[in-house]
Amino acid sequence: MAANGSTEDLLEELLNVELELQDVQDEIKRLLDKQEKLYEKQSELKAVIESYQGLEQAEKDHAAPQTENWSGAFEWDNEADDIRLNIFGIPTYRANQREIINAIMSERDVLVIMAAGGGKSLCYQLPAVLRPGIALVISPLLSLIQDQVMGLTALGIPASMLTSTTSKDNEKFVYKTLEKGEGDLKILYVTPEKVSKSKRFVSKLEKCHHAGRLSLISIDEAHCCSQWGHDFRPDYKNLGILKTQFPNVPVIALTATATKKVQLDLMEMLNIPKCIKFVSTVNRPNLFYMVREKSSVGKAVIDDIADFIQSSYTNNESGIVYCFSRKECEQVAKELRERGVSADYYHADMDVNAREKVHMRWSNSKLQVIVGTVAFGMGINKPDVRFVIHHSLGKSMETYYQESGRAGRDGLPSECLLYFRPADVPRQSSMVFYENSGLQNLYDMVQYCQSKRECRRSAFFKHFAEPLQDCNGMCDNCADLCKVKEIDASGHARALVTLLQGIQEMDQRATMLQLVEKFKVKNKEVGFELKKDELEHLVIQLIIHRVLKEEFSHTAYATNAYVTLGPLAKHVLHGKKNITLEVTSGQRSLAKSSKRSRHTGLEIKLDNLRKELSSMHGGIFPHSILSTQQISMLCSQKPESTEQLEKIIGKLKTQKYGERILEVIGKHESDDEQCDDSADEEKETSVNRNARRSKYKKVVVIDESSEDDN
Ligand SMILES: Nc1ncnc2c1ncn2[C@@H]1O[C@H](COP(=O)(O)OP(=O)(O)OP(=O)(O)O)[C@@H](O)[C@H]1O
Ligand SMILES: [Mg+2]
Repeated sequence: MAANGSTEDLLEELLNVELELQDVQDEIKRLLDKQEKLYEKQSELKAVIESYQGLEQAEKDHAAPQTENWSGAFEWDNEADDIRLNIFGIPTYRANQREIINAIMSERDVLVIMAAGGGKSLCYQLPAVLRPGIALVISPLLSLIQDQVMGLTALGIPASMLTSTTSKDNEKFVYKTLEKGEGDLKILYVTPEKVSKSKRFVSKLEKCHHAGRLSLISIDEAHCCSQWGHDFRPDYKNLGILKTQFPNVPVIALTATATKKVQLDLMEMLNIPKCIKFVSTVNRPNLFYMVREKSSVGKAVIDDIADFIQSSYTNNESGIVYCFSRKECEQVAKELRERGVSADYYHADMDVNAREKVHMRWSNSKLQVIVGTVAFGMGINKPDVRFVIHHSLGKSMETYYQESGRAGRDGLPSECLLYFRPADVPRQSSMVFYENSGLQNLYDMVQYCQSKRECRRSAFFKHFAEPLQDCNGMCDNCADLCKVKEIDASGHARALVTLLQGIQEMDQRATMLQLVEKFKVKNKEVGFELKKDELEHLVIQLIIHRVLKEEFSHTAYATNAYVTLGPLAKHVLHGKKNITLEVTSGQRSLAKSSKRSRHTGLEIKLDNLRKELSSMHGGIFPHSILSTQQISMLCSQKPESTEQLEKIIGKLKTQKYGERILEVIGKHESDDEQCDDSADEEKETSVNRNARRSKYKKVVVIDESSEDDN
């Protein structure tokens, strides 16, 4: 070969070959990474296609009945309309309600997927009143059952329950009614355990059915049947026997969220393969979603939350604050109280009675804010929750959708605010990393929080695989509340990766915060201009994009999360991957975020009236007397006679409370001649403003019912 060439030439050639080999190896590594990703995607797609094919097949098998026109005319239309308005006090149907009622009335099995607060209860309660006999409702929680029975009783609909709290007398009455049909009962609520564990109950139910008196079976919160859902309850698994035992009784299964996989699972488990499916959008157009930068100073976060509540919700409107831990709940509740907010905590470590008491005070609007952990969950039935604040991010988009969705179930404008800081990510990740897809679910949530441009709503549509819909400016990013610029952070990312590489080569480890600290010290001379919190955001961004990754190690007391190099670190080092970071410049404009309108004087008077009537009528919730939506209709239409009032709230409520309502409206109108509404409103807001100022002097507020808690 090059016998005459110098050794130097040969060495140079060797070096070139080695460099080229290195490049080839990098390329192979890159292609292998790509191959791995494509395999992953391939198997994901196959799984989705399989589930779609299964569903299509199931739909094809029963294609004919699906084509029926459920919004057409039916013989029960007039009677149904009469019950809707005059008993339930509901002026018009919401999307899909009428169609669902018609399908049930036509004795079909029905599966209903409708967002929280969409109005699922009416879909089975109205046919239960309309059809002869008794409707059986399965519901997972005692508190939900109690709320529903109380609400129905207030409407004069004979409803009962069989639970651990039912008295012997009451139980006797129910059993006798089931068996002999003597008592007055239209709707019976039970927990799933009753069906799977009480032979006595099932035998009475059989007798009721045998006599042709079982009108329908409703399975509420039906996602509890499926192990793929988020609240699996083993006793729900046995509910399929209901369809086997009572094949001709229509079954209606209802839930707020169910993926295609869960839907299929439900149909199979409940034995309703031929059911008519009604799927409504997951969109909650009345909810305003926003994310705020969370200060690293704990007290500043509470100041911000207290200010948010006190500047927007001056009339004691209800809200929830979700916290990460039990200790944090107690602390946040205490600090909110010190700032003049009527707040108390709720978590799983409390004694059941204490927890129930807090829930009751809040449901009756005697307590404004519940500060809870995720334990404050499915049993919340309060329709007029005006704001849900997350003090820290949750573990997935699914749980955030559920929790934030407890706001605005009455359809009126409400706000969902989440406080995010990167340091909260390792707290969550060290809890969820062992769960199936736990980290990926968390990172989807983190992506939602980090994004300063993408519509918050579209993140939900993508998550639930639904076509995008217009947000109508109902999230901070669409409302363009703060100026955002995108900066090229590839240089910073490269330096971070190099630093971490050095740390790992020395067999050391770093948490996210340690890495950021080291980076700041090391790069001071270089003059990198990113602030500490921006660097933290960058580390999180790199984790989401797999340039870095989290690793976990256990001590006797905790699980620690460390940051290490991820599969795509080399791409950043070799300049093959650009990293951008969204940073805010300029202050967030708060004025624009105030979507809520101030209450008028009449609204406040009617709100006070419903509270007064609720305490007079022994424990009925104020919202069962008049919903917030009914109050705003009364304020805009200002009825003067019983006939006019009946058109808004129906005959039953008019009969019960009409006189007082007309009196309040009449008095307000005559007062108004001297002092118009807007002046009234101004007076109200200035009173609130003064109250707020004094609250900032850290007055400790004792809320209405704290006395009886002692
Ligand atoms: N057509 C309607 N018009 C006005 N209000 C309605 C209508 N239908 C239901 N509502 C009210 O909406 C609120 C929520 O209804 P409901 O409790 O049935 O919701 P849901 O779909 O069961 O929600 P969740 O999934 O949270 O249980 C209730 O206050 C109810 O009275
Ligand atoms: Mg419900």
